[in-house]
Amino acid sequence: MTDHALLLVNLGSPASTSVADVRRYLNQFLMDPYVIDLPWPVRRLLVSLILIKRPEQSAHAYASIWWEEGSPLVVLSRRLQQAMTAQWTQGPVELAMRYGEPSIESALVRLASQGHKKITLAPLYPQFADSTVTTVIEEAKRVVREKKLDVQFSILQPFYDQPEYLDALVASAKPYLMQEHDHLLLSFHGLPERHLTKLDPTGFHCFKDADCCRNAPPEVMATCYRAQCIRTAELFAQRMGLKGGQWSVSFQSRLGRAKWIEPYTEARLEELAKSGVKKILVMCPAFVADCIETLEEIGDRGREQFRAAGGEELVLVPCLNDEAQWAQALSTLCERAPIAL
Ligand SMILES: C=CC1=C(C)c2cc3[nH]c(cc4nc(cc5[nH]c(cc1n2)c(C)c5CCC(=O)O)C(CCC(=O)O)=C4C)c(C)c3C=C
Ligand SMILES: [Fe+2]
Ligand SMILES: [Fe+2]
Repeated sequence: MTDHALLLVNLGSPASTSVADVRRYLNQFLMDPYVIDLPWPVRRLLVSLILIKRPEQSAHAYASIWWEEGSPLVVLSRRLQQAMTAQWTQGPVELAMRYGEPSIESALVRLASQGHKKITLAPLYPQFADSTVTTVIEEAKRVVREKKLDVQFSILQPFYDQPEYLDALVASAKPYLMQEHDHLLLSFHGLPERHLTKLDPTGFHCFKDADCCRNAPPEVMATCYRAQCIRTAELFAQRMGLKGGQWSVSFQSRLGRAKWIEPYTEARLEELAKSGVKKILVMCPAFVADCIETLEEIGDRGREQFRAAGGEELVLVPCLNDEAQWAQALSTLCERAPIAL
């Protein structure tokens, strides 16, 4: 297979840490109907309310983790793109962001104008969610339709249970897990519960009991973000030889008043500290690159919460970022990507 381009897509960050740039970014992000899945007028009102205070708070948080070269998420994604060029030999490797720059539109138009007709679209999310994966696919389709591009997509599937991804996760986390510690918390990005229930093909599986995600039939598993996160955690723990009680799962980054999937990371950190855990390791396997959610929410605020509740040390395990084994794994996963209908 030759002349087959690869387009890596991550979430994106504001252009700078200025309040105006953060507001612009949050507006684009939160007005996406796959993120806030409410009718336009309600979404517009809700987002306008969020944009009164949030940009200032988020700008402050971004400033605390920003690097000289820019947003950690974008810089690390660029480094992964570079690492991937050594792995992906069929054609060029491009990088785009769903929100902000570089955009999916500019990357696709450039690839098409260079004559690339076959493109593997790789949303960089191990677990499926409409708010991450579907929105990338729909945006790519929109660009092809509106710009009348002559391209065909293969689409990387969620890889939450794929051995290549899990092995890369184990290899990168192992040095941290070899350190003495009392507990490993696997903290995944959260989602409003509604995002799960609306995709439940049976109409009655989600939240019917506490173990629904551990007993999800394949048709539920295919689109249940929470079930896929739990499966990633279980498979990781199995590979690491961890026993029950040594590790647990939680969900971070709640926004707004709707009920989000539980248990919440904030509550779990407090609970673990109060139960006598002194040294905790936290890893965030929903993110393939470190970002505000890992560096600031866990590495700064989470650490403070844990200490305030009686814990002593929180070690943040870095994401896969641009590690060589991960780049190799991603290339293998992308080679297996099926052609989209
Ligand atoms: C890992 C998968 C992600 C899912 C699922 C997801 C859903 C989701 N996110 C928000 C709201 C926010 N997320 C923010 C940052 C952010 N989110 C992800 C990933 C997922 N989001 C990443 C990688 C990042 C980091 C971006 C960066 O620049 O580093 C933010 C912005 C930060 C802030 O202001 O706190 C918001 C807001 C919703 C509402 C949602 C699902 C409905
Ligand atoms: Fe998010
Ligand atoms: Fe479930």
